[in-house]
Amino acid sequence: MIEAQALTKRYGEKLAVDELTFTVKPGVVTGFLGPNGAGKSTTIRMIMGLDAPTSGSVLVNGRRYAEHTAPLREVGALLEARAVHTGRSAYNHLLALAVSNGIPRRRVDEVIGLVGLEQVARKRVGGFSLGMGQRLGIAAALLGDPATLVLDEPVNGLDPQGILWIRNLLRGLAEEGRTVFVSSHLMSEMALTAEHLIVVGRGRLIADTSVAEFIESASRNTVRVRSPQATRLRSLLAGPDVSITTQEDCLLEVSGMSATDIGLVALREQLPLEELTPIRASLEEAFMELTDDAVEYGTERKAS
Ligand SMILES: Nc1ncnc2c1ncn2[C@@H]1O[C@H](COP(=O)(O)OP(=O)(O)OP(=O)(O)O)[C@@H](O)[C@H]1O
Repeated sequence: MIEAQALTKRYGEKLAVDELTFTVKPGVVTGFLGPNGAGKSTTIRMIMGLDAPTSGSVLVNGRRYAEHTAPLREVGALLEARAVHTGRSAYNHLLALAVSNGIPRRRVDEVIGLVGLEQVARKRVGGFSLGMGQRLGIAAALLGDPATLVLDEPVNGLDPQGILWIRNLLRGLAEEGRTVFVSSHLMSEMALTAEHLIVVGRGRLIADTSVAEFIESASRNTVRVRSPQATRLRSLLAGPDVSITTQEDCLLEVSGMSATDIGLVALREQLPLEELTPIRASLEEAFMELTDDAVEYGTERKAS
């Protein structure tokens, strides 16, 4: 469980995280979503005790990170991917981590198996691909068998196979009853991976909702109807909660009525239909709309 309470981080003039209050519960994958610069990495660093809040607090499994006597056994993290340049093998890298944290040696073999690195465990980490590096990072996060996992943009730069692997792994870890908190700036990715969403923009909380609710609110509930008898159909569909616009002679856009109900009216009146299409805003569109005012217009934007 992760509990943030009015969590705030200021860097000089810059308010990177602004009074964030949320709870990440065990048993489901929770997506931490927001445009670039929204404050996700800063929040994650504070969860992991790598940065101190300016005010407010964040607890992992009931305590601040620094208050845990064996933090690796409480919370495992995969922080933003960075190049690993090391002459050590994956096995030795994990073994060193295990030994310095009082974790038994056999756990190293277990996590290597869990992430599927058996074939390359004795090879130098310096020669690993990005995907292998991510697997190693996840193995390190799992080393202490923690109840809580925090992953910062774990699918960045991965191929579709690697993305699918991480997605299934995270779901499996949540099903075991762990708290899984995973950041991304891609709504489409989170819709496939997470069950719950915490959305931030400019350091502030924008939404704390289930993915299902988000998708529901994202759909515009408009239906495109094409019929050679559009005018007659229009008069039959008209009602207090229904709004209809005529796009072309034979084409209507109907809001406030389902495609099924429109189809039934047409059937009853024996009106031919050439098209009956529910139109949904894409998740990415809905996410952009939600965070529109919250996108950080940094130097890159100004330059373009
Ligand atoms: N050490 C720092 N000093 C000054 N400003 C910082 C520092 N770290 C982050 N910031 C600023 O705080 C804001 C939030 O950054 P953060 O990296 O947490 O966002 P993010 O949501 O993780 O974005 P991204 O997806 O780009 O990593 C940004 O404006 C960033 O420039």
